[in-house]
Amino acid sequence: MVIAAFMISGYGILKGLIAVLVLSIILGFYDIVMKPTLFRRRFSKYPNVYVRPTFTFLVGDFDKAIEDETSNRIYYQHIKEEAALRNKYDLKVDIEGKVLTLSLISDRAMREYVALSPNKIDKFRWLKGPMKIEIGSISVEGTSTEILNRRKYLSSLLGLNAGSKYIPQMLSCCEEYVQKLKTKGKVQFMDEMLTFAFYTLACILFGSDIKLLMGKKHSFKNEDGTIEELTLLEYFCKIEQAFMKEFTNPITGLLPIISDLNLIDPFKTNQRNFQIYRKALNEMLAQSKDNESIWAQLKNKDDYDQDKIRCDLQMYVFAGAESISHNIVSALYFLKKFPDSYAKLKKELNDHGIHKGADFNKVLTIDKLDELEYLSCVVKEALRFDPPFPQGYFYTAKEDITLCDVPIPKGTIMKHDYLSGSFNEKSYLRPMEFIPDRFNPESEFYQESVKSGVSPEPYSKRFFGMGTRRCPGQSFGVLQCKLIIAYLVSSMDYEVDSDLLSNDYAGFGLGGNFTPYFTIT
Ligand code: HEM
Repeated sequence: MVIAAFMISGYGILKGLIAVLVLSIILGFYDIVMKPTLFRRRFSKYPNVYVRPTFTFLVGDFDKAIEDETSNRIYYQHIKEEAALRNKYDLKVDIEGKVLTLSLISDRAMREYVALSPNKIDKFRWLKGPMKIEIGSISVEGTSTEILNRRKYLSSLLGLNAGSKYIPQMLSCCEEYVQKLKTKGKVQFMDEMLTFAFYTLACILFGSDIKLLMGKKHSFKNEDGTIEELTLLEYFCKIEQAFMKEFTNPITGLLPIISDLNLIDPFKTNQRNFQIYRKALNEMLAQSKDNESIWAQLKNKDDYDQDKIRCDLQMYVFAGAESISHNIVSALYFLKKFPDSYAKLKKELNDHGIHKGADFNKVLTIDKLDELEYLSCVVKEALRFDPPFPQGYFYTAKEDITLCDVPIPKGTIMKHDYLSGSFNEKSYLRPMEFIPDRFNPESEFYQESVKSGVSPEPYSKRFFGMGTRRCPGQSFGVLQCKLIIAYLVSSMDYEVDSDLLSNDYAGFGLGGNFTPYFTIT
């Protein structure tokens, strides 16, 4: 009897397993084959939507990025090179793994997006890769009055005027850090700039009196299961890299539920580390007594919940450090690759009394920075040529809409393509060259561009995003980049590894895998 019952129930389980397997195959086939095919077909009928002629299931549009990386080029080199083709279109179908998106390519698409945002197109709340670090903060939430107020506070405290009061503090961090770099000699410059940017921003946002706490050690679990004790600066760098890797982990694109729920490693371990990192930041905030910090100024706002402020500050330090460090590395790299630009910047700095041994608190004030026209052009050209964020956050259509005469159903995921705008030949003369003077209306190159009928339309300058949710840290970010680049170029000498310098396809935007070694003296 028992054996018979067991066999019957065993048979039932087997039948159940077969049914689950068949269902999974059908769903998998629908997800991996049918959905992308239908998505491509839906949009390929519009002449202004670019749909690649060939398509490999699962890999989708990642193939070009993989080709770039395997030939030692930055993964978005193909987008720069395809810009002439892309700019004949307004939108592009982009399929990454199982994720179906429409990229907004043209200036017209960006302009129409701005008009439709945020009522009809808004942020898509998708906690993928580094966005998991931003959980609870404004950057991942849809637009509401509350979110707009939280953005407004940041802009008011770190706008150009309010933010400039932190210049002496930033200079003191620069001084400390450059001394350290000089003793190290050869350094992995991206990691150095990331930790430096984190350090500087954390002092401004959380309070300058928390410097000592940043040296406290916390347990970090590596991918292989080993545990290391790391200072918060080291922790930040590691956690950032781990979450960036999640972004390109095939499971994130193919089985999002596993990565969303952090069911297996590396997602599980990353969450464990993230909780420890978050706790450490909260401890620092609890001990900060600096009344000038952004935390001190925000925590008295009645309409701003303390937990939300903490999440926002943690996100600002992350978003800010990521973006400015990438811009600084790009600028310093391209200055060495194009020695005429380096010489021109050195001369401008020298002419303004900014050189080794100068009293930087006197020569690098906000007014003096404003006079440095060429420095400003270098920052802008580095942002154009090698943007820290080659593409933006994900957005979605909140209802059926029409963009550039193309009907787009509710729920379609969209993203902004910043690179196509930067390499558009109608906006930039000789776009594949690094020419800071293109941003200086008094320069010969600018005049030549105008004579050739080439001038950037506002929507092609999109390195900070566009519309209601554009970057609220833009003025402060630019101020930091200008100040730090001026300080580094004038107070230290550096050489870039020759292999990297001779590579014509290197880049340092987020997600890239170049490791820039610089020798500092
Ligand atoms: C060179 C420096 C920077 C660049 C290139 C940059 C670029 C960007 C871009 C492209 C976006 C996405 C915009 C969109 O979706 O339309 C963004 C969003 C954001 N950035 Fe920046 N950023 C920089 C510096 C900073 C700094 C220093 C901070 C803060 C201290 C900051 C805070 C933010 C925040 C909070 C968002 C999300 C805004 C929202 O969702 O409403 N950024 N940034």
